[in-house]
Amino acid sequence: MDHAALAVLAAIASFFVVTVILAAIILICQHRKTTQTRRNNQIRTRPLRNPNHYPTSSSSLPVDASWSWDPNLKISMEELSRATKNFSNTLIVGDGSFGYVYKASLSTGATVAVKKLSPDAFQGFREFAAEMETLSKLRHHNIVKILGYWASGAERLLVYEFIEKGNLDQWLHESSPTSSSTHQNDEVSISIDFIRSPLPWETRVKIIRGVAHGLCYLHGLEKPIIHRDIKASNVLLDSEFEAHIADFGLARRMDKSHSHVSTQVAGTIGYMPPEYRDGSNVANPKVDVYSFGVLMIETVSGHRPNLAVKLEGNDIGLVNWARKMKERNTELEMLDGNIPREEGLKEESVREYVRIACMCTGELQKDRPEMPEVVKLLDSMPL
Ligand SMILES: Nc1ncnc2c1ncn2[C@@H]1O[C@H](COP(=O)(O)OP(=O)(O)OP(=O)(O)O)[C@@H](O)[C@H]1O
Repeated sequence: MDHAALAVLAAIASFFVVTVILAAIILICQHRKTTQTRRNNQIRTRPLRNPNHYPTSSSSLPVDASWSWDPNLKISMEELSRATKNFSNTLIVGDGSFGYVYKASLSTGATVAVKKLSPDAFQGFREFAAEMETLSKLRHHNIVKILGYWASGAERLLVYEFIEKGNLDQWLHESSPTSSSTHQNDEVSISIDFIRSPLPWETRVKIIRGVAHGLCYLHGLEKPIIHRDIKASNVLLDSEFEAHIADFGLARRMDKSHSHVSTQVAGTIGYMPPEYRDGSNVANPKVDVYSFGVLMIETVSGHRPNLAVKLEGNDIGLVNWARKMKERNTELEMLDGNIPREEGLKEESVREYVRIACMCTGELQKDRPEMPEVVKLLDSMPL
């Protein structure tokens, strides 16, 4: 082969090598771009996945300054990784604004729920501090128990007792006698190993009574705690359908000497009281009473609080609808069509329930009862 031919071959070979290198560079760049876009979407999808959720401002970050929590509650990352099979998607049981919740088995044999706050959820750090601080001191069978935590660098994990049957929102809005065992959201499948069939009337009342008892406990503490985010997805149900109030990320503790606490508006649209609409930035127990009343109406009717209900062809808010139905003595028409109609569903039971719900959702705070009175009324209502 002469020199000219060799030169041509060398040029072709160099051309191929350069092309391959260029192609590889382009592929790597594209991959990075896709990964970055996915990550950015994730940052955005967390808050957007719950567009009705109004968290508090993230202006201050009480992270490392407040690591004085009980060191006995600290659980190592190795243990949590092992217990969740390295945070396997197959063990995800919940998806909140600030991260996923996994079902996990600790080496002690205990089954627990592990909430892993997304490191990009700056706001989540505040929630973590608030939740840890508040929950670790509470003891009541209608309040979810916190068992431990892990915090290091940007990693924040909370460990709770595992509440088997998921949240009330799923039971109210994703039930059918043939419910499938997984629920697909935009990113993962959430596994459940039971069938959700529509809740009977007595079970709905039992759940509502449990929430009322839990709230009564919180408001009755020496320094009352206002939950500020009472809603169906924050009510977890155990195997006996006993309610456990969860998610204390927005909770505020009141000083004994004060009747309220000044804070940023927070909560979830549909459950927030009318005074927030008027610009009030104070929270007191009556805020929870209102959200609880909305939860009662949602539980009896199966209507989501943030969606309008049709009444005589007009769209009307859930609370106004309940009030109108009560005024017209048509409370029975409010009943969720999925409620199994066993013989003996007492009319007076539904009427009294709706009456209590309407009291709790009074427009003015002074018209709403306090939780001890609500508990008394609910415990003595006919079933
Ligand atoms: N202790 C637990 N046991 C079993 N499941 C749980 C537990 N804690 C949370 N979950 C599940 O994970 C879901 C997400 O919980 P999380 O508190 O993170 O968010 P959320 O309250 O549903 O949403 P948001 O953060 O928007 O208010 C819950 O709705 C519930 O289904």
